[in-house]
Amino acid sequence: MLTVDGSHLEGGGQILRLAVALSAISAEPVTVTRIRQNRKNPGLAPQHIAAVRAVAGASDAECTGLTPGSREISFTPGRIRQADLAIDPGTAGSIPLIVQAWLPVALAAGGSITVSGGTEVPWSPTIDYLEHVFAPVLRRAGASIEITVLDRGYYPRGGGRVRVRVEPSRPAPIAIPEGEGCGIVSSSAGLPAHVVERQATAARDLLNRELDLPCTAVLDPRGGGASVGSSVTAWSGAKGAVALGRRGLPAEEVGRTAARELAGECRSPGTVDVHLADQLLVYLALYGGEYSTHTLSMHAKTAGSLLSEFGYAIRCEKNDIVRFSA
Ligand SMILES: Nc1ncnc2c1ncn2[C@@H]1O[C@H](COP(=O)(O)OP(=O)(O)OP(=O)(O)O)[C@@H](O)[C@H]1O
Repeated sequence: MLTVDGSHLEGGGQILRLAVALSAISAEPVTVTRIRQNRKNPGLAPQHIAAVRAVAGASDAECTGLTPGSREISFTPGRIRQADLAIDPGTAGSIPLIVQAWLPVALAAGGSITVSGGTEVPWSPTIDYLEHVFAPVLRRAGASIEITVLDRGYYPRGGGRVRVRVEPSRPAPIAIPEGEGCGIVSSSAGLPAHVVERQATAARDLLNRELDLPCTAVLDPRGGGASVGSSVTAWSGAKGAVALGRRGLPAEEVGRTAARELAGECRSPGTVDVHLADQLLVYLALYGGEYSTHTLSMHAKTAGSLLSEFGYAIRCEKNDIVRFSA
C-alpha cells in the first residue's frame, strides 16, 4: 500500500486523480492523505469524487473516504475491465479533467464513459482542447479515442454532457507531429450568434498577423441549455490555448486572449504547450517516447515525482528547453 501526500499547493486535484489512475494501472493500493489541505476549500470536491469513481469503475476498485470535504481516501484496485460508465458530479466540475483521470486506465481494456458537468471550466482544459490538442497525440500513437459532445456546459451552471469511447490499445511511444496551420473553435450557449463570430474573427486576425499560418475556424453556437457562456480554443500541432468568456468581457477580447497565448506558445521552444506537458507524462511513463516544452511547471514536477513513487522513471533535462523522455 502506497501513501501519497495530497497537500501540495498547486496540483492538489491532479495528485489525487493521477494517484488513483496509477494505482489501478499498477495494481498497487494507495492511500491519499491531507487531500488539498492547504486550499481555501480543503478536501474532496464533487469533481474529485467523480474522477475517483470513474477510475474505480474502470478497475473494479474499492474506495473509502469518498465524501465531500474528506481529506483522506483509500483506493484498492481490482482488475481493469471493459465498462460503460455514467458519472455525474452534480456540479460544473470539469468534464475534461474527469475524462483524463479515467483515460489511461480505460485504454488498457476499452470502454466508455458519459460524464456530466462543465465542458468549459476555469483552470482546466476545455473539451475542444481535449479533442484537438490532447487526444491527437494519443491517437497518433495508436490509441482509438472518440469524443462526442452531447451538450456543452459552461461554468458555473454546467449541465454539459460528453461521451468518450475508447478501444483497448497499447499505443506506440509518444512522438509529437509538427503543426501545420492553426485551428480555432469558438463556442457559446445562450448568447446571440454574433458572439462566436466576433470571438473567431478576433482570434484569426491576431493569429494571421502574429504567426502567418493558415487558420480554420469552427463556430459552435448553441441555443438555451442549462448554462450561459462562451469559449475559444486555438491550437497549432500539439500547442493549444483556451479562453473563457464572462459578463462584461468583449467577445473580441476572448478571441484575442486565446490567440495571444497560442502565439506565445508557438514562439517558445518545445513541441507541446506547458499544460499538455504535465497531462502527457503518464502516457510517456506507460508507452515511452519524448516531447519538450519551454517551462517546467509545478504540475509537471508534481506528476513526475508521483510517477516515480509508483516506480515509473521519466527523464527530464532542463536547459533552454525542458525535454521529457522515457
Ligand atoms: N488553460 C489551460 N489549458 C489546458 N490545460 C489546463 C489549463 N489550465 C489548467 N490546465 C490543466 O488542468 C489541470 C489542473 O489540475 P489541478 O490539480 O490544478 O486542478 P484541480 O483538480 O482543479 O485541482 P484543485 O481542485 O486542487 O485546484 C492540469 O493538468 C493543467 O495542466
